[in-house]
Amino acid sequence: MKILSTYQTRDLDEYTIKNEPIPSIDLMERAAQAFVNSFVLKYDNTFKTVIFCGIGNNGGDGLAVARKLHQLGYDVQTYVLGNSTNGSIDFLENLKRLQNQSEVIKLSENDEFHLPKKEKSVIIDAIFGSGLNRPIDGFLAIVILKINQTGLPIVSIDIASGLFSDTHSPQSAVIQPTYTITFQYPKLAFFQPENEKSVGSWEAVDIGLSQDSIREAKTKYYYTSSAEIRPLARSSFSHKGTFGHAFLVAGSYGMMGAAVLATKACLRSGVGKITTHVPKKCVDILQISVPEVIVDISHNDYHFDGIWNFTKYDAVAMGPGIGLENIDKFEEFLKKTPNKKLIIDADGITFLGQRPELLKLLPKNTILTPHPKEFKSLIGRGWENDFEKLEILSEFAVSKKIIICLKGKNTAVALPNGEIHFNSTGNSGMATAGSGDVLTGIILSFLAQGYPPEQAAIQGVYEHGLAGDQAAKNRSERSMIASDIIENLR
Ligand SMILES: NC(=O)C1=CN([C@@H]2O[C@H](COP(=O)(O)OP(=O)(O)OC[C@H]3O[C@@H](n4cnc5c(N)ncnc54)[C@H](OP(=O)(O)O)[C@@H]3O)[C@@H](O)[C@H]2O)[C@@H](O)CC1
Ligand SMILES: [K+]
Repeated sequence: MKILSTYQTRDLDEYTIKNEPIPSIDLMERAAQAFVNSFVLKYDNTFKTVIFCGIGNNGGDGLAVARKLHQLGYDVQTYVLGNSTNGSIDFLENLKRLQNQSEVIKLSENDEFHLPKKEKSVIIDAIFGSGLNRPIDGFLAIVILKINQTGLPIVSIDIASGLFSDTHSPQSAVIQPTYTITFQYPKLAFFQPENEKSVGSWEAVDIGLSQDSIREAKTKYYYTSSAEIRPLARSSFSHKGTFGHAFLVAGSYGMMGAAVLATKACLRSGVGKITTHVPKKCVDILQISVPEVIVDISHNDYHFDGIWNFTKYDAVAMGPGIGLENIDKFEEFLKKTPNKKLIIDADGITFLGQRPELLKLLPKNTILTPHPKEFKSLIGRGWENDFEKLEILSEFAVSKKIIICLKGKNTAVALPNGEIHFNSTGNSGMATAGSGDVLTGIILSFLAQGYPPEQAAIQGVYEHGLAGDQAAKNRSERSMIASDIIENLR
């Protein structure tokens, strides 16, 4: 699914109005109805509903929502903030329609207002939407602060008031919603950790913007939904050779869990065979834990000490739990991989951070799976905010011609063509030891089976999160562990 900018959404809006064709007031009606359809599933009409509206089209949406909820028997209290005579055309029309049915309270500077105290109340935020063009200050900032302090659930229409859709939001007044119901597509702001409190949970509702126009819109940002996930077909005439032979370098004395988890995850994701390279004293642990594995035994008793021949494998993963003892052997390893499908994780990434000149040895489309701290060490610098981080991430993937899965909530997969794909699955229970090793195993499996590297990365991240979500359902986010993710791979 594409993530489009405010300007692009405005164009889509205009295109839809002109070509469907549909009058803009009716498009607003459709948007308000889509919002209401979702809202009523969360808060029924036993909730007192207080709606704060600005005087632009986001406020217009709020007024239309107020009318619709009133008609559904909700106890609705509507505030309009600012001088309503300066409102947008569709705002004014919806003001008229609402005033025929229900009271509207106009608030301007220095007016007293009382926020609901009733426990069973919900606030709807329709002060600003995508038209925000500067930080909010003065009277409106005070209102926002007071709304946030009520402790009541808040549902934002389209986007939290005060939050910029496509750029970093400075520290100023921003609504902190429980839930955002956004129109058509998520905004780029929703995927930035710095905005966690200004987004809450979110959902995108279809308001029927032109599909032709959406197809043509160019963007580098995408959101991976189930519709984009297409597993390779498995022929009934297949044998284990059909699904590739993966090679994994993982584990060291005391860190064998990483090798076990990545190996198991690789097998559970459909690979034909896997050979895992481990130090001599670690063989029993691996072979007892995963009888299906073929073991390639290192000369060294305890840690990674170089690999001699891996030409026959379809894809190679390197790094989980290998330790940081032997960077020269890591360099030697990279020199032997010019045409390999390769994924590098964990200690392998730390090596690359220590010796950035080794990055040029990576084959095109190599997949790296850093978490933010590892990514910082890889690029040798930090960032001011999450939007800058995204720019750096995209530029790095383009300049090095590699794929980077920057792990976190909505893991961002950056491709060599500059695109960034945000993941839609996963939960906080996956922030647990070994979870990254499982991801490496899954992506390795997909690479060995012949998925193109971009798809292996995007789909690997997606399936990892999906299995994590199932694990959280079966247990809980708190108690799930990395092995549970593997058990829920399907
Ligand atoms: N696109 C679509 O497909 C559809 C969109 N729809 C809805 O329209 C919403 C966008 O509406 P919108 O463009 O009227 O902007 P909105 O956010 O209401 O702001 C209004 C005005 O406020 C001003 N202003 C800005 N910042 C300010 C500040 N800090 N402090 C004070 N004032 C400030 C600024 O005017 P200015 O002061 O610059 O003249 C701005 O123009 C969108 O989020 C969605 O809900 C749906 O109805 C249908 C389909
Ligand atoms: K809003």
